[in-house]
Amino acid sequence: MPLQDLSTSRLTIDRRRAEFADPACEARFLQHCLPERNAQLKTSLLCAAGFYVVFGATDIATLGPTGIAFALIALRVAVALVALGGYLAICRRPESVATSTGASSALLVVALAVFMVVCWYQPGTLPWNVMSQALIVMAVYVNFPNRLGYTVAIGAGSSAVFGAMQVVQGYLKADDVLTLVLLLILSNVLGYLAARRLHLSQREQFCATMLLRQMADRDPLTGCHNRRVLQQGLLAAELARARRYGSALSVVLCDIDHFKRINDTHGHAAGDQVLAGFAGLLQAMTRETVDSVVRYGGEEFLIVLPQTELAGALALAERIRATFASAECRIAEDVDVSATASFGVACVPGMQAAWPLSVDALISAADAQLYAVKHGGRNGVLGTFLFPPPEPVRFGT
Ligand SMILES: Nc1nc2c(ncn2[C@@H]2O[C@H](COP(=O)(O)OP(=O)(O)OP(=O)(O)O)[C@@H](O)[C@H]2O)c(=O)[nH]1
Repeated sequence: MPLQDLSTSRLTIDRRRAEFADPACEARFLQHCLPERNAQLKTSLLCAAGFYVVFGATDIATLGPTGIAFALIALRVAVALVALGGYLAICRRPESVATSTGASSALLVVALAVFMVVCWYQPGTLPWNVMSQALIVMAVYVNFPNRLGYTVAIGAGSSAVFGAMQVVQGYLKADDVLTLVLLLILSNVLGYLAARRLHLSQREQFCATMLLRQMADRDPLTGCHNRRVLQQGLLAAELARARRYGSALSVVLCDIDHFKRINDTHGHAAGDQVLAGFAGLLQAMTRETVDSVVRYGGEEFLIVLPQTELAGALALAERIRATFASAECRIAEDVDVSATASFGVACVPGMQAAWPLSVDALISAADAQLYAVKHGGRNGVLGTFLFPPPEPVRFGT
């Protein structure tokens, strides 16, 4: 879903999960903040790799140069390799949310499993282990971007395993067990609150950005793109795409007939309702994520139809014309207004890179057709090719 098509009305945050309620919005949000999230994750992965290996020195210091100490160091190196593998995967697929989430989750699961093994073989350093577990839990919540649900599962799950391990090893007195449990709960609660706040504020910021973008790009009355979007290159981009792939491109310029009369007879507010109704029809009858409807002027709209031949664009314009002409717009109780509209279509069939075509030329051609319809009595559709299809190349005589 392109960012400009993300309606702000769909951006409801489920505060319990700290995610957007609509999965499509959540997916778009994650894609939007992936570069920032990957930058943070890459730093965290490198730190994790470095610290895990460096802390191998404590294994030697505690256990001496024994087989177990070297086995623990080997496990630490394995964690570093998983972290570096995740780092490389993110560098290779920087656009993949799944890769980012996978790298984060894989490292945390492996690192915490190895940490449990290290703690198991070094029960004498319990206070340090508890402190390390609390720090790791904070890092899980704050430094490794992930879904809040996964983070809670990893943080709370590892704390439960760590606590159970200490009880099984039997080095703790009853009051120490209580302190340990409370410390683990505290680190998880603090981490959870920080992570939840971060998740929510990132999404709130995304909503504000989308709202600003919508206000800048959309016409408030009809919800269509405004002229600014056109000037920023919406049609120019479609022309470039058509040129690159040699595909057809059509535009339809349409205008409500005698709209001034509606305003004069029923008032400006009623005119607004007819305008919004017409725009709604244009948006409903075109392809949601492919075509674009632009409010080009007061009661004039431009429809951009990528990969559409003239016959298809004419058929669409005729369908819209007939539907609008037969529809009635309710402007007040028991007051319906009907209107018609005129359509001018211009098409560039299977575009050739050499054709010197501009946005202005395409719109002018559609405008000329619209002008012809208006002068021919209105409520009609006319279209033209901007360039005739090239002559087939003949070989031999
Ligand atoms: N209600 C309302 N009216 C608007 C809006 N924008 C432009 N108009 C009015 O639309 C009318 C357009 O009138 P004209 O350009 O004469 O066109 P027309 O009456 O539709 O006549 P033809 O296009 O020749 O069929 C003007 O009266 C504008 O004031 C708007 O946002 N809301």
